[in-house]
Parts: sequence; C-alpha cells; structure tokens
Amino acid sequence: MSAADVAPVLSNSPGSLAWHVWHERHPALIDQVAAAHPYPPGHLAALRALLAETLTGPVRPLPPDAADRATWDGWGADHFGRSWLDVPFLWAESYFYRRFLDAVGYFTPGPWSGLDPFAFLKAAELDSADLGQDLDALDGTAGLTVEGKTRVLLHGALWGNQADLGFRIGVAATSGTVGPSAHLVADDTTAAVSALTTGTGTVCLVADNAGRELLADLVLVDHLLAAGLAERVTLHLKPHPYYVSDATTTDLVACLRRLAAGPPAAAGIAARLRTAAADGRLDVATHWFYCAPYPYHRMPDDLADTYAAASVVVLKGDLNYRRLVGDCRWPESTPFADTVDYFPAPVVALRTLKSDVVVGLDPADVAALDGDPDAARWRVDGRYALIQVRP
Ligand SMILES: O=P(O)(O)OC[C@H]1O[C@](O)(CO)[C@@H](O)[C@@H]1O
Repeated sequence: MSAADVAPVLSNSPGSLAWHVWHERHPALIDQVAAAHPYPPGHLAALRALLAETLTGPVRPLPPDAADRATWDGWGADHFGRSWLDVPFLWAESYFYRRFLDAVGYFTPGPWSGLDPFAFLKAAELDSADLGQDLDALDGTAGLTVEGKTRVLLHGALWGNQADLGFRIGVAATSGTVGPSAHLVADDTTAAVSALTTGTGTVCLVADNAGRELLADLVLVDHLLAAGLAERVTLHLKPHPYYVSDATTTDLVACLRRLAAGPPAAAGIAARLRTAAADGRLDVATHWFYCAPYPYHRMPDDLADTYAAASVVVLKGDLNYRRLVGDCRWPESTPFADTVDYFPAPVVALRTLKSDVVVGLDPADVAALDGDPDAARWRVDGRYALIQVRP
C-alpha cells in the first residue's frame, strides 16, 4: 500500500484536529498577529478576509501580481473554487501560510516587505526566563560518553519539538510535563544513535521550529561536529516564515546570539558553530520545496540528490513527519519502512505527535493508549513522541 492508496487527511470533520486548526487556532493567530503590529487598514482587512475565506468561502488563487502566482496556479488547480475544508489538509494549511504572508505584504515591495509576522512570538520564546535554566543543564552532559551524550542530545532535539508556537495557539496548555524516557510511542533511539555516529559524510538536519527547538538542534549539531561524529552538517531551514514558528536563517542568527549570551557551555557551542560555519563544516541550506504544499514523495530531483549525498537525513517535527510518510489515514500498524521506501537516504524522524498521522506502532500499544483516560489526546497533544529510523 502506498500513500496514494490511502485517503488524505481533510479538515471537514468537526472535532478533528484539522477542524480545530481552522476554527480555533487560525482565528486566535490572526488576532494575535494583528494586535502585535501597527498594520494599515488594508493589511487588517486582508487578514480578516483570509480568515473568512478559509471558513466559509472557496479557495481563491493568489493575486495576479504575485511572483509565484503561476506556480501556485499549478499547485492549486485541483483545489481552487472548493471549500478549504474539503481539500487535503496538508495542501490547505501550506497555502494558508502563503496567503497569510500575502495579506501582510511580506512579498510586496514597501514598508512591510520581509517583515516576519511571527517574529514577535519567536523572540518572546528566546527571551523566556526559564531558558537560562535549560541551558545551564548543558553542564550535566560534560561527563557523558560520546554515545551517551549523543543519546541525551538526540532526545533533547526530539522534545524540543514540543516547543511549537503555532501548536500552542488556540489550545489550552497540555497537562503535565514529559520527559525523554516517558511517552515514546516508537523508540528507535539505538538505531538513530548508530546512524548519527558513523563519523563520515554529511548529516543533513531538516529543522522545524525556531526558538527552543532550534537551540536543542544546534546543541546536537555542535556535538556531532565537535566529537567528530560527522564531517559536515547541513542545516536545512525554511526560505520564509511558515507555520508560525518554523525556523528561517534569521532565526538561526537569533539562536546563535542567544547561545553566545551564555551560560559558558552555551557560549562555547555558539563559538564552535561559528567556526564550523566559517570553515564549511556547518552549512546552512534552504529550498523552495520546504514551503510547498506536498509530501516528500514529490520532492524535486535536486533536493533528492542533496539527501542522497548525505550519510543520514534527520527530519524534525510533526509537519516533516506528515510530509515524510504522507498526510493520510494510515492504519497505525503500517510499517514505517514501507511508508518511506521512496526516500533517497537513511532517514531519522524525530517528532512529537501533534496531528493524527502515525505509523509503525504496535496495535497493542495503540489499544492501551486509546483506553487510557490520561492519554485521551495522545495523537495530537504533543505529550507523546516518536523516534523512527529507516537505515
Ligand atoms: O512544528 P511541527 O512539529 O511541524 O508541528 C506543526 C503541526 O501543527 C499543526 O499545525 C497542527 O498541530 C500541524 O498541521 C503541523 O503538523
């Protein structure tokens, strides 16, 4: 069975996560972004019109003068004119963010050009008071073996994915805290550590969110380089703001500044990463496909070639997972390897669960979670996570 044989996730089922995203999360997001900027009436009206369109209107194309109008005309040919809730959720949410940037003049020459509408949320996270304590904890990894440290920092990068600003908008805080040893519904840690410690070639890390998650990713990247576990790391970032908190190059710079501000272990990481960037061992990359509305099955040849040249590709986060396996109603017991057989390199998926798509689970575990009143929203509330590897 391939992703093409399985029904895609749509948004038209009241009570579903996708329904919640359109009816709760996006209205709250638009209110927050509007309140945080001195936008002119036209921007505010465009945001309100976008929201109304997504809830009650048909999907409309980009304005005629948009530079990527022709591209989206092709990508949207099957969807324009239909309800946003009836077209694939993956396509619709991606297009929503493209339209959001249009509404606030991100791509339009003028005073708002290039201003990330979500920057204030990302900055608040980097400024949060408890971040210093998290960075202090880096001292605790100093005495670990290389393998032990790889394990700890891999889990740090995994749970860093819980810190997703878009995910938190319009949702009551999730109850309780989680730790790396709890709530892993699939745990290929050993295979992931082994894939990351070959010591040769390029590790390709496809980042997800800015802020805490990217900080944790950078700590892992530094370790891979400093311990000689990778010759080179390529950090793949989004070409422009997306899904609220997705990391761009601007966010990378902000994270490096935050690390450099200390404590000392963090400042050391920032200094080593700058050196690695300067001598080419840390490379920053992006690709238009990262903001395209499709699963990785449709990745262009040049991106596939980039992945194929890597010793391993680490894909971070929920959206990358949906794109990797296909955003469709897979039976949970579908083997992970079967869903990624097309992927051109060894792949490690690190993801906290924030949407309904999941594969590679033991049916007994699924039944236990479904029957556990404390885990009522285990598929979507970000308290559970998985590490899955296809060597
Ligand atoms: O930042 P992440 O981990 O990719 O999560 C974003 C996820 O949030 C959602 O917007 C809904 O939870 C999904 O559409 C998306 O998969």
